[in-house]
Amino acid sequence: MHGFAENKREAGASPARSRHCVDRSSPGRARPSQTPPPRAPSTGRRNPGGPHERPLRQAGPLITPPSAAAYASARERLAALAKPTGALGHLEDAAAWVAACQGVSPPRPLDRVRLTVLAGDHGVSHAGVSAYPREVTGAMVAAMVGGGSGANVLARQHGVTMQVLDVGVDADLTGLPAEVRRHHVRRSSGAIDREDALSAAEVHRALAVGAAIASEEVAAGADLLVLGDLGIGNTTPAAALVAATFGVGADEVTGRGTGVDDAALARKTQVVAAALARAGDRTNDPYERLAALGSADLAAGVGFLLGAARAGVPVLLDGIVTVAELAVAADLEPGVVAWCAAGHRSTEPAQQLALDKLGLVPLLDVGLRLGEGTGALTALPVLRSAVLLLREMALLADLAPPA
Ligand SMILES: O=C(O)c1ccc[n+]([C@@H]2O[C@H](COP(=O)([O-])O)[C@@H](O)[C@H]2O)c1
Ligand SMILES: Cc1cc2nc[nH]c2cc1C
Repeated sequence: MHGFAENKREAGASPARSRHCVDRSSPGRARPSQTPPPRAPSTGRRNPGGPHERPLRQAGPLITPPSAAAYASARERLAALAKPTGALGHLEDAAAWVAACQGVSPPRPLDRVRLTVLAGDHGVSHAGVSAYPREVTGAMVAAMVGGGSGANVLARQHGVTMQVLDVGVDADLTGLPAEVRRHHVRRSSGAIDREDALSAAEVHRALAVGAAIASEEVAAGADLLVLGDLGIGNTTPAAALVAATFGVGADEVTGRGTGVDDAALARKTQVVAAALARAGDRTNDPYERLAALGSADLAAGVGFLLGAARAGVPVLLDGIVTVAELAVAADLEPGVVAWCAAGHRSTEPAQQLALDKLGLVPLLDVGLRLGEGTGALTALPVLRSAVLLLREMALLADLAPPA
């Protein structure tokens, strides 16, 4: 049931008359049920533990899987709709995923959708790894507050409530509304090829900040959360985190980000390789991985995903940064993956690799590489359509013969 990858499950299912299913094992929330839910994918990492306090992991698994009963009921209804078996393709997987997350089939429409963009700067942006200067990050935060970013346009179009938060921006943003800065952790993060991105305490603070943001979003009322990112240089730590999580080399994960030329791509690959070499075996531990290779905004993204999954609210992912965050979150709590779906396939190789490893199939592949949540928002109408089709299509068995 992770993402939309589970469409093979229905092969050969008979188009039986579909029933309405509400999984009542917990009011309003998905719970485990008689059908064992599919196992969350393994990232193949060890979690050896370490010296730090581990508030987000110590209590054991806190994430309840989406409802297997609602999932099975949605699959049964999809098979019974007035269409050839499987004719809705990945929309069937998407609709069944939403049903499982809501614990009800057919699921409610995705009316209340909220986007959070986590912004931060990165020490490596001084190393020539981006096509744009660091100053763009703060300027784009201001543009988002003013409503002029790509994400603002799509959020308005699709009726999505949106916020941008400065988690680690290296700019004076005191001219912006205080709420934008209320979750600030630090100004920029360390240059990962030469130093740690974060201290151990900052990792835990950023994880807690992300979880608190998710709690706020859930409390505001959300059928679906969308996570986005903003920050010059952030594709470098994201690539490093993916490489360290899945044990692959810098050349397999490093991409052109904002559009760097061949020389900068070679430099960026070297930066990722140097960061991985510097961090060494420490990266076996996800907390140490975030400290060595991450950033305040990326760690907050990890905390956000864990917080949403613990609250039983599904998340639509965006590009390389949010998928890298999920890769690390899955090492902390594997059950988080089942609450996430991939909005689109980014041009970044690290995102594609991580999606494959996590077993997620993106809804769209349209060459987007903007971040900000724009890939997820572009995919949102497709996800909403999937839900409406499951809710409103007639059943094959109910079709009346022509008069
Ligand atoms: O979402 C993606 O997959 C994506 C791919 C390339 C670039 N970006 C955005 O571009 C910025 C990072 O690119 P770079 O080259 O500065 O590392 C950051 O603001 C991201 O949101 C985003
Ligand atoms: C202008 C600009 C806008 C962005 N939005 C997200 N990443 C970005 C990077 C740049 C350079």
